[in-house]
Amino acid sequence: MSESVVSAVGHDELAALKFVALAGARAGPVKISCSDLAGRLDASNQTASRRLQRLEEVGHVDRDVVADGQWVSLTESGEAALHREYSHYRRIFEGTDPSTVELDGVITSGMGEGRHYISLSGYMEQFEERLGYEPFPGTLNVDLDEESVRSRSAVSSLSGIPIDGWEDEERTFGPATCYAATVEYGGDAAETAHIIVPERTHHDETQLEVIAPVRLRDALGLEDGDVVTVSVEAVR
Ligand SMILES: Cc1cc2nc3c(=O)[nH]c(=O)nc-3n(C[C@H](O)[C@H](O)[C@H](O)COP(=O)(O)O)c2cc1C
Ligand SMILES: Nc1ccn([C@@H]2O[C@H](COP(=O)(O)OP(=O)(O)O)[C@@H](O)[C@H]2O)c(=O)n1
Ligand SMILES: [Mg+2]
Repeated sequence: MSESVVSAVGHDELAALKFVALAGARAGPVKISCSDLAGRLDASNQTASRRLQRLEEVGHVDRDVVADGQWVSLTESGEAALHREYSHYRRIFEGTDPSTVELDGVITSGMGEGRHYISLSGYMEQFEERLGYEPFPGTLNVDLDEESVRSRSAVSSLSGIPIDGWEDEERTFGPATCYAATVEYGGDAAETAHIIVPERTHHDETQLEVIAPVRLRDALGLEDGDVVTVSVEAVR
């Protein structure tokens, strides 16, 4: 998905996307008739149909057109687009702290190396001393959406907690930086967590790694594919 895709859906398409989600398309395909959608959007049937087509083109919905309507389901990117709107309303009504950076992404499984690195005593002792807890052995990997990949650059301007590199008899281990964060999913939040940015990593800037004292998949009921919001804080 390129930047043009994100900006290519305007408010009209987002209104159609919201209608589709309200009809239940987050849980799976729902049957939508263009005349219902048209009525809701105060537009012609043709316009309503074009909006759905556009949403499919940018990958926000999957569609199966049948004789008397179409089955429409929300994709991960469609859910992320609505989630951004939701974050904006939260900022309006709940006054989210502007010194936080909100990042949205999808839970993924990685290479299973996070567990190894987090467990090493050279890191673990620093986590306990500087973060105030012993992290669950592993990193929760979040595949950021396009907009969040861009906003991620703001994280480096927040004040992070340095984790020093170290060495044993065999090799050196690189430094990392931690930033206090909250992980939100489906109305629940894990408030004690940090994103960790290792200097040496296999991941690029599209992957966020989160550590916490608890296994976040259990605490928040997370599975691969779920969309979460990670709010990274300036200081805690
Ligand atoms: C605290 C910490 C330190 C790391 N140090 C190194 C390192 O020294 N060299 C290296 O190749 N990768 C290092 N990594 C990165 C891992 O190799 C890997 O990119 C990633 O963290 C594990 O991701 P996974 O969740 O996909 O298993 C480190 C990761 C963490 C969390
Ligand atoms: N605080 C944490 C850290 C890791 N995890 C999960 O614990 C498992 C082990 O982490 P890992 O970094 O070794 O594995 P992958 O991220 O490579 O899949 C993964 O399933 C992570 O998603 C978690 O749920 N909560
Ligand atoms: Mg991981």
